[in-house]
Amino acid sequence: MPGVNIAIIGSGVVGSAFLKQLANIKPQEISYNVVLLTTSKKALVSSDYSPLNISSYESALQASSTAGYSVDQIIAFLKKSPLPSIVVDNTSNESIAKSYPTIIKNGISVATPNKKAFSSDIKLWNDIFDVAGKNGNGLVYHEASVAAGLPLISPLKELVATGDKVEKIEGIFSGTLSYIFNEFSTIAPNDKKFSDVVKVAKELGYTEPDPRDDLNGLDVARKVTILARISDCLNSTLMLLS
Ligand SMILES: NC(=O)C1=CN([C@@H]2O[C@H](COP(=O)(O)OP(=O)(O)OC[C@H]3O[C@@H](n4cnc5c(N)ncnc54)[C@H](OP(=O)(O)O)[C@@H]3O)[C@@H](O)[C@H]2O)C=CC1
Ligand SMILES: N[C@@H](CC=O)C(=O)O
Repeated sequence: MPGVNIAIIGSGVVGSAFLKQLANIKPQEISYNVVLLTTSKKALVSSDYSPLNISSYESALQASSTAGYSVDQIIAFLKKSPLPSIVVDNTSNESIAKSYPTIIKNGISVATPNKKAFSSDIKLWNDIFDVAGKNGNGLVYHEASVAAGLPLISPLKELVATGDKVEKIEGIFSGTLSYIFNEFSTIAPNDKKFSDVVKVAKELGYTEPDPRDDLNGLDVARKVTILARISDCLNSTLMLLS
């Protein structure tokens, strides 16, 4: 059966949900084998590229004595993979995002919910999409970088590719801010503490790893920038970043 070897970076809110989905995936034409899982502290690595048992990854990670893998180590490991390989970056780390062009040029695909690579300097966007899918390079997918599990980026890309012109995009762009506003929008006055509401939003998995990115509007600005760039406004630059 054809297969793909996957290296996963991050097992937090999104990473753990992804691992759960992979563990429950129904048998299909392609087998998805997790051969590496790393956090910033620890890693699980299958040195012979046989699939790791991801149903028990939490205890295995805890017991692991292997230190977290850097991007360079991941590339070196996947370059020797007998099967095509993908890095799934479930962090919000900027330096990992900056390494996507290098990962892709090494023939390794990238799939990620990390918004940083697609909403920062337009040069990084160009560096990624100029190389992705060309000359044996890897591919790049970032569907979950806007609207999480909702399919939004692929349909938008298809609309633009087939000649539609995007005039306006409207939406509620922040789960965190929606949650906070709803908590305070009670008919009777309430005396909830703002900090407590934010804490619960984090516990529920709505916030960014650093909730200040939600509260200061940066997360919304990143999502709007990504959609604007896909909508053929390629020069959209996130002014809030400076
Ligand atoms: N939460 C959501 O609903 C959504 C989130 N996203 C995006 O998904 C990404 C992940 O978010 P979330 O899961 O909430 O974040 P979490 O903070 O829950 O998890 C981050 C994970 O990444 C690991 N990590 C961080 N830095 C590194 C590093 N340098 N090397 C290896 N591992 C690292 C952390 O490991 P350790 O603990 O060891 O540092 C942790 O396992 C973000 O980019 C976010 O914007 C996108 C759509 C929806
Ligand atoms: N922090 C985000 C979740 C992912 O994009 C939000 O609050 O909507």
